[in-house]
Amino acid sequence: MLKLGFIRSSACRFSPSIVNLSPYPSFPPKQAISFAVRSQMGSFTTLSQSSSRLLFRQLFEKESSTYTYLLADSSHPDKPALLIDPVDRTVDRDLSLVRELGLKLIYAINTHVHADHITGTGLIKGKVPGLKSVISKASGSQADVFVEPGDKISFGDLFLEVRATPGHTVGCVTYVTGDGPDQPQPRMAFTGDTLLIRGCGRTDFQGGSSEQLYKSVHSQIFTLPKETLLYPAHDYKGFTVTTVGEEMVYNPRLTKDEDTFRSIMQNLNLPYPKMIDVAVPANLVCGLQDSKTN
Ligand SMILES: N[C@@H](CCC(=O)N[C@@H](CSS)C(=O)NCC(=O)O)C(=O)O
Repeated sequence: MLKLGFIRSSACRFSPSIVNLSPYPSFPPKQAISFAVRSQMGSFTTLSQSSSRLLFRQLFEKESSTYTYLLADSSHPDKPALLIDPVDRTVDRDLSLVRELGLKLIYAINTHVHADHITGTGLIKGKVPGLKSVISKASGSQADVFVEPGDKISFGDLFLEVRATPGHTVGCVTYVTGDGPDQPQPRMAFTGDTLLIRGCGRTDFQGGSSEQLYKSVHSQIFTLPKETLLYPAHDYKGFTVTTVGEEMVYNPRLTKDEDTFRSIMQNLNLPYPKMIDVAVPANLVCGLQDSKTN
């Protein structure tokens, strides 16, 4: 299904066609195990992933209420793994879990340049030889690999698709698990700060735009199957996961028409994140402001 590919250097531009970023050869496909997801009026099923090969962990950093996600292909002999949105404070916890589970961490990926905490990507690169940092080209940040909409990030026989979802920042992307017979069902989307559970990212700094965010969610997230599991980069109320179907009905901002949405976003009156002046410059260089090894 996937073309064999190669790791491109940070100077390279990705073609918009299928790109396999995996350093591993293809593995014979297994039969997919899919579960029926029943959804009745007002009732939404949030099954955990049902792929026999996906190992998935949702990890929490409590100071910034950030979720980091660990995904691995547990059926591949090397158990290749990636982390989405690691935080500097919890790098040791995350790497010790990776070791305990016998995984080979190959990518540290960010959904965007965070404003409220420092990414763990740079620290992880210093501790895991060969690991590549990944972020969108549109983010303007440094990394080993720059992705663009439509690119695929492979780990073993699993992959994530890149969808551009600007609005919270210009470079925000959502990573969506693959659409294929051996990929997790239901699909899973890692929305960063674009879509939060019953909310969305603010749009009042870093090139944010409520018009863009509204369009991103409606064209790139709400068009996914309704049972798609949505995993945000933050939650401030104790929620962990939602679905497309649930947010299309209950999201108090994104269910409104665009004018009402714009007005809601203009009147959020949120204080700036406490760490913004430190976090943004650091995250533009992979979280390592004083190092050339980012
Ligand atoms: N109080 C926190 C920052 C809270 C905040 O602004 N969260 C952002 C995502 S992190 S930049 C956001 O978009 N929130 C939307 C919302 O409706 O809460 C801090 O000082 O770090």
